[in-house]
Parts: sequence; C-alpha cells; structure tokens
Amino acid sequence: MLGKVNHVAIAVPDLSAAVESYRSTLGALVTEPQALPEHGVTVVFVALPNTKVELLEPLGDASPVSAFLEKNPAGGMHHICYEVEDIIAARDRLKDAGARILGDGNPKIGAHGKPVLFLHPKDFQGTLIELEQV
Ligand SMILES: C[C@H](C(=O)O)C(=O)SCCNC(=O)CCNC(=O)[C@H](O)C(C)(C)COP(=O)(O)OP(=O)(O)OC[C@H]1O[C@@H](n2cnc3c(N)ncnc32)[C@H](O)[C@@H]1OP(=O)(O)O
Ligand SMILES: [Co+2]
Repeated sequence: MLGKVNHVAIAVPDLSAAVESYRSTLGALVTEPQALPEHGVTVVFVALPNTKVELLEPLGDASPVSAFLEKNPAGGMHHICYEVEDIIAARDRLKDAGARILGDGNPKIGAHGKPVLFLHPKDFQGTLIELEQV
C-alpha cells in the first residue's frame, strides 16, 4: 500500500529562522512560504535529491501544530508522509484495521495540490502519519 516517502515534516516555532538555517547553514534549496489556512500551518519545502523536508509553523488560532510546539518549544519531527496510489482504498483498509483517521475522515487537499489524510500517532508507533495520493 505504501509508496515513497514524500516528505518528513519538522514543526518549528519561527519559520523564517528555520528557512535561514536550512538555506545559509545547511546550503539547501528552500521553497517560498505557502500559507495553508485549511490545515492551520504555513509551510516551506526543502528540496533534497531523494525526498523533501517540510518545515511548518502554526497559522491561526486552531493550528494542529500549536500543542506540539508547546511540548517541544525548540521544534521537532512532526510527521512522515508516505505516498499511496489510492487514498480512499488506503483509508478504508486502515479503518477496517481499526486505525483512527484524523479530522472528518475525508481527504483534504495538501500542500502539493493532492489529497492527504492523517493517521493518529498512537496507532503507529508514536508517529503521526500523513498519506498523500500521487
Ligand atoms: C498540509 C501539509 C501537507 O504536507 O500537505 C501538512 O503536512 S499539514 C500538517 C499539520 N496537520 C496535522 O498535523 C493534522 C493532523 N494532526 C492532528 O489532528 C493533531 O495534531 C493530533 C491528533 C495528531 C494531535 O492533536 P493534539 O495535539 O490536540 O492532541 P494531544 O495533544 O492530546 O495529543 C495526543 C497524543 O498524541 C501525541 N502527539 C501529538 N502530536 C504528535 C505528533 N506530531 N507526533 C507524535 N505524537 C504526537 C501527544 O503528545 C499526545 O500524547 P500523550 O497523550 O502521550 O502526551
Ligand atoms: Co505534511
């Protein structure tokens, strides 16, 4: 069911500082900030030869990242995104297996303009999983 790692996400308290660190200190190519109000985050992507790293900071009052940053004030690894070919088939299989699909259970459009879903970290080794249909 799982395809490639699409991205690994790091929640950060200050996106500009994180971008500067990745650009200047790590010498990476970083995209321009993209506000995603429907997800409650502003994101950039660090382009790597084999995958991407998503840096995200909270946007708005009800951001899903706010509680995480309260517990991890310096930032930290937030989720891993795996590619799937058919997100509805993947969701239904996971639901049947008893995994919790976050939100209303329906895919939203993610940062790449494609459908995404999130799975509860307590169901998967303490790691928040995002699925993206490619
Ligand atoms: C769009 C873009 C894209 O790529 O396209 C994105 O990625 S958007 C990325 C942002 N969007 C999302 O994250 C959406 C999905 N996330 C969520 O629905 C929520 O953040 C959530 C349900 C994972 C956690 O919600 P919450 O923080 O209110 O809940 P709690 O604080 O009660 O957390 C419940 C338990 O899960 C743990 N927990 C919370 N967040 C994480 C995480 N990221 N990784 C691992 N564990 C986590 C908490 O420590 C706690 O454990 P304990 O009880 O042991 O202390
Ligand atoms: Co993501």
